[in-house]
Amino acid sequence: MNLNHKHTVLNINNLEIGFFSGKRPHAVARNIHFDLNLGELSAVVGANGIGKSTLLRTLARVQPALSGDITLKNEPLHTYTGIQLATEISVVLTEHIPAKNLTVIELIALGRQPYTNWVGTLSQVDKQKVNEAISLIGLETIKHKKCYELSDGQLQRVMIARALSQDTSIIILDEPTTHLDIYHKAYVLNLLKRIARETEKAILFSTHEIDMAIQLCDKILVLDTENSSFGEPCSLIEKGSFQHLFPGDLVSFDSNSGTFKINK
Ligand SMILES: Nc1ncnc2c1ncn2[C@@H]1O[C@H](COP(=O)(O)OP(=O)(O)OP(=O)(O)O)[C@@H](O)[C@H]1O
Repeated sequence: MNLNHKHTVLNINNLEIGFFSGKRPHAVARNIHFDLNLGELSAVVGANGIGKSTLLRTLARVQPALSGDITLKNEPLHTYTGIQLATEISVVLTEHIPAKNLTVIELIALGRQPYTNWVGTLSQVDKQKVNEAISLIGLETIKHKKCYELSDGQLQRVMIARALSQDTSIIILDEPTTHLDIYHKAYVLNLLKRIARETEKAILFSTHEIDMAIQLCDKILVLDTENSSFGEPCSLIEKGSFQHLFPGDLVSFDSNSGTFKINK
């Protein structure tokens, strides 16, 4: 495989994702092709049940691919050890908060686990990475609060800070804006864009906020069972990639405004 683009960290080629029931593979989506580049924010969009979470779990190696190639920094994903992978890809599955009785700073410090010794003692570098994440996300005022005391929006930001402290080149987030009001959705997505730019990371997240993804993301993967498309939002709009995302009886995509409208 030739990764010509100097900033490409993850390359997905002819990927088929799905589940095994017994030994029989059950495909959810196939023919998936895309790249993630450093400094870019990318979104995965698609209808309910199309396979967004399945794709993100496959990229994070939480579940195996059915077929195809996932290449991380020019090496096949499956050749990485667990610890190596944890220093390259961090994953935020917001429905799964590890331990809400931890304080914010303790939860963020969990991101340093791949680097700490077996007793989990934090080095000066570990502490510095935790403090950098706290300041980048603006969590100074709540860093000693218990996680169960936080609002959903604050918790989302803490989980992003934990991923940041893990100091990986790739961050993957499954629906990081669920439960947030429109202001905080925009806040979190802007924050992710700023982190991707300022810390030169490749960030990929799944979302149902397609309008916002179109406005904010560098690239979008429109996931479909057979014919996914990937590219810059404006070129996807030109190609009509959003037109057939949903059945046309209730909503349709307005390519002039880049938004979905309810059919009246
Ligand atoms: N553990 C599992 N075993 C078998 N099939 C599963 C499993 N988890 C999910 N699926 C199926 O895989 C398909 C894709 O599910 P997935 O959760 O990836 O979709 P999604 O696009 O993230 O959906 P949503 O937008 O509703 O969150 C669905 O048909 C779902 O029923």
